[in-house]
Amino acid sequence: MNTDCCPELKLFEGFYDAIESDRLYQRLFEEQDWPDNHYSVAGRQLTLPRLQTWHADTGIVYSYSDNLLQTRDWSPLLSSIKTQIESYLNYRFNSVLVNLYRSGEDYVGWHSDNEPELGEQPYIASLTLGAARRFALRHKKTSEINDLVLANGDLLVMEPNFQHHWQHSVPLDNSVTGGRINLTFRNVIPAKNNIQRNKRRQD
Ligand SMILES: O=C(O)CCC(=O)C(=O)O
Ligand SMILES: [Fe+2]
Repeated sequence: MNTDCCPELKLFEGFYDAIESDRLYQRLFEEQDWPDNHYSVAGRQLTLPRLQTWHADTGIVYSYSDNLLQTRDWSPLLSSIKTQIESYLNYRFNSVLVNLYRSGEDYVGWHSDNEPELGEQPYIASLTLGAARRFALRHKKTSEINDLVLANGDLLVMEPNFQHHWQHSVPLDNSVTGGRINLTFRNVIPAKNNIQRNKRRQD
């Protein structure tokens, strides 16, 4: 798949082979305690067009997840996927956002993963399991559109400058009937008060 548009994107196709990817999809689909996708934020009702869970190390606070999601522990399965990706990329993550697109009718709209807690240089690893979906990119200045297909077992790395220059989305696609699980591993920088709180706890 072509990532020529964006040197800040690295695609490792078939990071997991088809058999392993299917197995991981099935296990995650069954094991994750998927929440409802209806939320109330600042008194407004919101329906997320996908299901989502957020898992992080103790003490990690993320405004997006804080508003929308409860922070969950790492399951043994999520931990083992994290460890494999970490050793491959030689990078440590402390959190993962898990998205379940139940069919092509589920999607994520245009956004950048640039919340302040990810720091100036967010490095994000995104694993696709299940149905292949289009991953669309829109340049922030020129509005140029590009896309790639993310298929079962593909690992996409978004290097830091990608979030500065591009927005991304997984568009609605009625031709897709299968489900897809996407895991975006992130490194949230602990807030100052969290560090202090953790320090105190160790005293
Ligand atoms: O599902 C994907 O490939 C992307 C998900 C995403 O952009 C996100 O969770 O921030
Ligand atoms: Fe994203």
